Parts: sequence; structure tokens; C-alpha cells
Amino acid sequence: MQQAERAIFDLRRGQPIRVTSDGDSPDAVATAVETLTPATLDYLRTLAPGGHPALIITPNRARALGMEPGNAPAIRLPLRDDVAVADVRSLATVVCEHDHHRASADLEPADEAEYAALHLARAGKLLPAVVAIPVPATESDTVDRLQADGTILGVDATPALAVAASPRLEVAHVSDASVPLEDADATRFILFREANGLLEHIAVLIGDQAQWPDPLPIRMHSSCLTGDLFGSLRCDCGEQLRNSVRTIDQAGGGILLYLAQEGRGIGLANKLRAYTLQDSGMDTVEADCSLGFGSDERRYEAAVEMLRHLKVSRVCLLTNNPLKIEALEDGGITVVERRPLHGSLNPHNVRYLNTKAERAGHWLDELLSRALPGK
Ligand SMILES: Nc1nc2c(ncn2[C@@H]2O[C@H](COP(=O)(O)OP(=O)(O)OP(=O)(O)O)[C@@H](O)[C@H]2O)c(=O)[nH]1
Ligand SMILES: [Zn+2]
Repeated sequence: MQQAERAIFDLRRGQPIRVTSDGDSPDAVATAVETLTPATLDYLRTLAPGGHPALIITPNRARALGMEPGNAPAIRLPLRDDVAVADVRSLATVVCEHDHHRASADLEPADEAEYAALHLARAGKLLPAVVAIPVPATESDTVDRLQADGTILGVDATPALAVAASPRLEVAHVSDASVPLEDADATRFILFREANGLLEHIAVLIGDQAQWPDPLPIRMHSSCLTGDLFGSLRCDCGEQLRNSVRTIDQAGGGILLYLAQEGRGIGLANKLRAYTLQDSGMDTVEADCSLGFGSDERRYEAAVEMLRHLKVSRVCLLTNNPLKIEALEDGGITVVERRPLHGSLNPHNVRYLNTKAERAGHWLDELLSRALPGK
């Protein structure tokens, strides 16, 4: 498991990794497209004289490139010899007809090792795209060279896939302090850290615990740097955050879980990329899928763990998102009641909120009907 977590760091810092496969399929040396450099691309080419590095992408990204991926969980596109780093990066990000010519027309299902490398990049909040070169066990010269090169971390495909699909989400209480807020002055912040050391989440305990109501008002809020901190008008997050603190305080106390899942789990770098795609006409779901992600990559196991740690089992959840209720119920927390939570509409966020209602099933009809004719 630890090797896979280290492999995520290596991909983030632009270092190739070697993924070994259990089955008959070849191993792969892979590097993340986001951190790809000309030198790394050349290095991969030296590992496969006469062979071609391939771009490994998700089915959603293949669709965005106008290809039909079938049922394969990951796609390989062999890259031409003259392909440059900028071309590879645009194949992984922009939607542009001429890019198709940069990849061979032969789209193939990726091997297990390539698929695992792709998912490690995604788990590291990088663009879900890697460049990989297959290294069959019969290529003993290359295998020896890789083993002699102490800088390339080896990781087995099976644990890599397990870590990427289900990171170690158990959390530990690290530190806490009283932090009086404008909207709730009896407030305590507790910091939890995930076991793999990657993410930190905050539980904000509001009010006097001895007097807490049952069921307990809870807000699970996914971080949104642009909205929460800077008051971005593109979404409703900042107002929801402040409204939730006020509402919980007025209800006699409860907990705000501030979860490190920026951009619905795709990370801030990718959220900014998605915003740029939205500026060219896509809605929020289309933009995320076009970058190769799913429509919502968030997970709530860490939130469930934090509530268990705080001995909370019956909640009144402040949300418009049905998936959050499902996630808590799946984790054994009873959602006795749900309360809606709204920010205000403005010309910049109305389409975003409408997409949340229409494509992700958020309960926003009442809010939208005040603004949109025919709703
Ligand atoms: N990928 C992406 N993420 C966005 C966009 N706009 C906002 N977000 C993220 O969406 C998330 C919204 O989080 P929440 O407010 O907790 O959740 P929600 O799904 O809107 O549900 P509610 O509980 O009803 O507020 C945050 O992680 C934001 O960073 C966008 O256009 N693209
Ligand atoms: Zn936001």
C-alpha cells in the first residue's frame, strides 16, 4: 500500500514510475501528463526502441475526443514519434478537432499496469492522463536497466488500483482549538488527518455540546477556495458555508464538517481547467467529464469516520444534495431530517445551479423557480 502512495507523489513531481502486472500483460513505465517534460518523454522513448509511448486516458476523455471507447475501463492511444509535450497535454485537456491526428486512429484498451498508473494520477488530483510505455518481461535489457536505475519506483498494479479506488480514509484527531466565529462564538475547530497523510479535514463544533439537540444539525461542506474564501459568484458555496454556521448556531449547536474535496473531488487545478471549458459553453458536468473525470468524484467515508469519532449517529443534514444523504446512511449514520440550504442566485451562478438540479438531482426547484421562468 505504501508503495502506491509514494507512487502518487512521484507522479505529482514529474517522476516516472514502473507498474508491474500480476497477469500475462506487460509492466508499464508511466509518467503523468500534467507533469510531463520533453526529457521524460525522450526517456520513455529510449525504453522502447522502435516502440511508441502511448497516452492512457479514461473513457470519458476518449468520448470528449470524439472516440467511442466501448467498455474498456481505460484507453491507450499510441502516440506518433514526432509528438511534442504540448500536443500530448492538449490531447488530455482541450477539445479540438485537429488533435485527433496526433494520436494513431487505433484506440486500444489499456493494459492493467497502464490502467493502474492512470488511476494513481487521478488519485493524486492530477489530470487523469498518463504517458506509458509497455515493458514486457521478455525485454530483459530494459528490465535490467530499470532495476539498476534506483530512481524509478516500482509498484504492483493490484495494490495501486486498491489505493486509487479506495484510499485509506481512516482519520486521526490531530489538534483542536477554540475559534470564535462572527456567526457563532462558541466554536471549536478539530483537525483530522487521513491515514495516508494526504488530506486534512476540519470538524467545526458549534455551541455547547452538553445542550446539543437531537438529531444533531450537520453540514458536510466540500471545500471551494474560490467561493468560500473569495466570494466567487460562479457558485453558491461561500454563502452556503456562512449560512450553515448561522443556522447550526441558531438551532442550538451542531457540527460543520469542512472536507478537503475541492472541485467536487477533482482538485483546484482541475476545477480551474473545468471553469475555462465552461466559459466556452460546457456545463459543469460536461466540463468535468471532458477532462476525463466523472460528474462527482467526492467520497464521504472520512466524514462518516469523523462523525463516528465525535459519537454522532442521528443527524439533521443541511443539504440539497441527495448523494450526501445516501453516503451518510451507507456509513451507518441516520439522517432523521434534511434542511435545505441556499445561497443567492446571480447571473454567474444560475446556470451552475440549474445544472446541479437537472443533472445531479439537487433539490433546488424552489430557489430556481423564483429566478427562472417555466421552472
Ligand atoms: N468541478 C467543479 N466543482 C465545482 C464547481 N463549482 C463548485 N464546485 C465544487 O463543488 C463543491 C460543492 O460542495 P458542497 O456545497 O459541499 O456540495 P453540493 O454538492 O453543492 O451540495 P449541497 O450540500 O447542497 O451544498 C465544492 O467542492 C466546490 O469546489 C464547478 O464548476 N466544477
Ligand atoms: Zn463553490
